[in-house]
Amino acid sequence: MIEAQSLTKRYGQRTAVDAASFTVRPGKVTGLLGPNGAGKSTTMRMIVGLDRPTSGSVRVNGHFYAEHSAPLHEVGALLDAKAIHSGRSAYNHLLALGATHGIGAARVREVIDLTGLQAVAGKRVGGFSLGMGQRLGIAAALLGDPQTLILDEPINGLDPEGVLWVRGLLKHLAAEGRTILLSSHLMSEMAMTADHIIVFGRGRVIADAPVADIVGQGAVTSVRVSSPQAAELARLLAAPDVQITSASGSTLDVAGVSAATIGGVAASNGLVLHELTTVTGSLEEAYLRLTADEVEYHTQSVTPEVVR
Ligand SMILES: Nc1ncnc2c1ncn2[C@@H]1O[C@H](COP(=O)(O)OP(=O)(O)OP(=O)(O)O)[C@@H](O)[C@H]1O
Repeated sequence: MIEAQSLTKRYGQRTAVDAASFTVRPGKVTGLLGPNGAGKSTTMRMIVGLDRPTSGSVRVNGHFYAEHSAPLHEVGALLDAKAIHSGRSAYNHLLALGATHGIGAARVREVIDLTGLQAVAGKRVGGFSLGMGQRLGIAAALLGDPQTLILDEPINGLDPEGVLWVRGLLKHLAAEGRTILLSSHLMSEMAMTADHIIVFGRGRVIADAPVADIVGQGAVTSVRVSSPQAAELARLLAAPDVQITSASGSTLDVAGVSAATIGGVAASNGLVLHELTTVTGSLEEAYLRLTADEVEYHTQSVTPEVVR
């Protein structure tokens, strides 16, 4: 369990984290989302004692990080996989890390097997690819068999098999009753992995809810219909509370009426349908709506003039 109360971090004039209060509960995968610079990494660093809060507090398993006598057994963290530039082998790196906590070779071999690093365990860490570095960072986080795991962008640089593996691993660890907090900018992956989402915007918590609630909030459900007689179908469906936009000549996006009703109208008028799909909102759409006013670094839209 991670409990933050009015957690605040200022760097000079800059407020990176602004009175954030939230609880990350055991038995679930909780995703931390937010635009660049929203304060996610700073929050994670404060959780594991790498940064001191300017005010407020954060406890892990009921205690401040510094109060834990054997922190590797309490909380495992992957904060910056690229930070390891060691001449040591992966095996020796993990062994050295474990030595501070009396963790021996048997557990090191276990986490090497678990993270699929067997083939490269004897190789110099400095020469690792981004994906291998991520796996090693996850191995290090798991070394103390901790109750709580904090992973900043754990799938960054992983190949599809690696992404699938991380997803399965995190779900498995949560099912064992552990507390899992991860950040990622990949919304589709977050939607598949996380049970609960906390969204940061400019250092503040702007949403804290189950994934389904976040996706459901204000999500527009529409129906995509494709028909060679789309124009005629559009005329038949027209009503004050029905919005129809045409994606192409034969495709309609219809809001305000169910797929079943549209299918019924088409059938009773002898119209041919090639597609009839209910389109529900995605986490990405919900996230973009939530953070629309919170994004500090706006991108310029790419128009042909800009490209040229
Ligand atoms: N050591 C530091 N000194 C000064 N400012 C900092 C420091 N660390 C972070 N910041 C600032 O605090 C704010 C929050 O940064 P943070 O890295 O926590 O955001 P983030 O949500 O993790 O962003 P990203 O998605 O880009 O990783 C940013 O404006 C950043 O510039």
